[in-house]
Amino acid sequence: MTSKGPEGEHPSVTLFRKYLRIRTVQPKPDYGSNPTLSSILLNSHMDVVPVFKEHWSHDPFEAFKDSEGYIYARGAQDMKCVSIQYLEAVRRLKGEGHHFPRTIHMTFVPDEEVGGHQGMELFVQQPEFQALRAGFALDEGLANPTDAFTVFYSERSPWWVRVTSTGRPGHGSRFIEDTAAEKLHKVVTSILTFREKERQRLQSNPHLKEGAVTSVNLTKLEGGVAYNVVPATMSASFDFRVAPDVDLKAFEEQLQGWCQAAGEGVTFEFAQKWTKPRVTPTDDSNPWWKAFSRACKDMNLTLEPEIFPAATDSRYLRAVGVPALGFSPMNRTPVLLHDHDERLHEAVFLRGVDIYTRLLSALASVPTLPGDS
Ligand code: MET
Ligand SMILES: [Zn+2]
Ligand SMILES: [Zn+2]
Repeated sequence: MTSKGPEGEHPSVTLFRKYLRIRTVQPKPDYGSNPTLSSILLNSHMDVVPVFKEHWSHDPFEAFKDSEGYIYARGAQDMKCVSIQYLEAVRRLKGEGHHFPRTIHMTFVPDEEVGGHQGMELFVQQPEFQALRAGFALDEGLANPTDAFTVFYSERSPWWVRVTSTGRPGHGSRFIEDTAAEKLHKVVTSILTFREKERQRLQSNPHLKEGAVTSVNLTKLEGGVAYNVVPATMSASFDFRVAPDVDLKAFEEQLQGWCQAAGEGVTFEFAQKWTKPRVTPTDDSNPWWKAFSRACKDMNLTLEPEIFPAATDSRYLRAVGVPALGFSPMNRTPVLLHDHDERLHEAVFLRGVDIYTRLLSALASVPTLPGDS
């Protein structure tokens, strides 16, 4: 026996009745959708970052829910919550029989956490991506500890730089001239001085948010073989996050300058180098922003537009001309992505489903735009 619907109705009958409610009446039939319009793309990545299990209160892959309703798991914020919220919002809209002019697509991509090179970077170049005809995309954002929700309209460019210094080797007891370590020390000092300048600039201006200045951290030091052997080569690795308003050519020249000033034999190479920062407009000239922000206003949500301090797959979408907003509907929630005890309260998660339901209705109903063929 086939299962019955909530009122004991056969599901085939429920579907039949839903179909009957679509007003496909001539001479102006409403077929419910317009596939010639560009679509809405809901993106999320499936991968998560590693854990230090010993620092977790609960197994990070058990999705333990405590008595207060907090769900502990790697990916609870970044970003498995969003993937399921998209699915649940779409399921709800379909269940309620809604039809929108624009198609909604969902992508679940791999490898975001290692740069997206085998994920979104590759996908946006494929004919399958073109076939989606995405006009606008939503992707991940960050939690906000206050009552407000943060929305990201741009992001900093990741530049992962390894500086290699070569110099004269020799016995560890001697005052050897021109060592790799001395020169590397100079570069490290130049870069950390720059870091401090940017840190002060952020700290002294309450209007500046983290994403608006350039950050850098020294993340790796390599080289050396023994206490008493001066090595011929040493390296330092840096994670730069370059603000979107920085002149990238001038910035690279600055890097070059710091290396040159340290002496002969100091070079640098990139492990990641993003050079196409883009900004999605957050004013009413952008119909997607207009729809997004109005829907939030209707729900009484306070939005805080910011530049994403790290990197997401949005950068690949924006770079191929798809405006994108980074939004993970988590307010009153500490930012715990990549942290120990990453967690999300179930009520915040469920409210996120409500929020997406309203947002998707608004976005998929944006009327025909000049770019729509
Ligand atoms: C530069 S690859 C991006 C990986 C990760 N999302 C980060 O921002 O660190
Ligand atoms: Zn993420
Ligand atoms: Zn992440």
